[in-house]
Amino acid sequence: MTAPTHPPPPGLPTRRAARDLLTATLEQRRPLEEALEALPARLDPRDRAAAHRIAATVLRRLGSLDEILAPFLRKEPPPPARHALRIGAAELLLLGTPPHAAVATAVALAPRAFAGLVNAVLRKVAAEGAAALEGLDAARLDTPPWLWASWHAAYGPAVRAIAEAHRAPAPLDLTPAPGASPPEGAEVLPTGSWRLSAGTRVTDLPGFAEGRFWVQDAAAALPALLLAPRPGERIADLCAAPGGKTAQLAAAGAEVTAVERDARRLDRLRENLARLRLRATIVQADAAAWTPDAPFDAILLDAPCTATGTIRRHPDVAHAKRPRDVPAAAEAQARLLAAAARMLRPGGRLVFATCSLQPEEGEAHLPRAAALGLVHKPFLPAELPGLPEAITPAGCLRTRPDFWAGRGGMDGFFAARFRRP
Ligand SMILES: C[S@@+](CC[C@H](N)C(=O)[O-])C[C@H]1O[C@@H](n2cnc3c(N)ncnc32)[C@H](O)[C@@H]1O
Repeated sequence: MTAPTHPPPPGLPTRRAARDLLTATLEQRRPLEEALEALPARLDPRDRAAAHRIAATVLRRLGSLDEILAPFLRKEPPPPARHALRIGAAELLLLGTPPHAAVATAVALAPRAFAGLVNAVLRKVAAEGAAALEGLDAARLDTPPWLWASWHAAYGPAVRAIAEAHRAPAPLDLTPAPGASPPEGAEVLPTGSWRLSAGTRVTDLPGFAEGRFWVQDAAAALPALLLAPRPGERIADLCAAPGGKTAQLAAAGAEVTAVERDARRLDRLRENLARLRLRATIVQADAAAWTPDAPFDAILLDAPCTATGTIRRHPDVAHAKRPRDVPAAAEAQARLLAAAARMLRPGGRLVFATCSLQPEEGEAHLPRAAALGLVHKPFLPAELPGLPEAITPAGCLRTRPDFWAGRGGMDGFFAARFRRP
């Protein structure tokens, strides 16, 4: 006699997609954004959004979820069963899914040999309920130990506030085109960005198709703001895609040359500029090896980095990066900084920026810039309305996810300004 077959519980495609996102990010160390693009095209947009929400919640609270599951597991289950348990626990404790649905879908998701285990463990987790989360040191559990140690060394006790800021999804921040008015419900931030609540769909906002704004974290908008582009200036935007900073420079009236190595990301930059009706000269090249026809008045170098300042928006980053990635990124940044210094006219200015919280990718570049003959021109707190805490005593920009905590935080960014004598 064959066992009776049950129809799959509703919502299984969403959980399968969430599991695929966890497999891609945690086992293959692929970026979550890339894994989302690789999900089957037939997946309903609502299922895709729900899978993203589930996977992002698991990635944000991975340490806490594993801590709660630990007492019920005598040995490590294989990854597909582990992911089913994490998804089930996240739904039970953090996402408000009714217990029977959370358990049934996680059981259906698990490899058959582990269905009984997943069922038994999640029933126990469901019985304990959200109380299971109480008393856990979530900030610490949900932060990989090497990142905690590095932020503690750099920022002292603020490491806890940084880690806590990573727990909630980030709001939607927009940079307005000149003269545009904010959509209903947007908060206008002191630095000029507009802020809408997390989960707002940018394409649904009036003015999107007309190019009245673009998506850009409030902190990511600061390096171009601090470069203070002027109409008619020749400015290079090195490492430019997807083009948030190119758009800021072009909207200010500068003659922008956007240099980017990655062809696919350049397509996104072109699409963004077309929607915004902005123009830039686009060059596909390795900025560390490229030579311009003539030197520039100003350069914005938004260098590739470990992106540990963007964990609120990209919770996969916390798990994808390794300590050895930091010196590798810093070395690539040093090469780009040296190339940028050669492209600058005498008297020209350069803003170097990274979206990393690691000082090796920020403050540590100051002596290198000096060795290249660049003169550090400190930022003044008055240049940054409403955010004086982001200017360090040395005159660098250093934003952190716990800044503007009551308003929804911001990405961690570093920037420094130099002048070529
Ligand atoms: C932090 S992102 C830039 C974000 C962009 N400035 C913006 O505001 O939208 C870094 C970019 O640098 C590009 N990149 C990395 N190494 C590069 C190189 N050697 N030359 C040119 N582009 C590079 C990456 O492909 C990526 O698009």
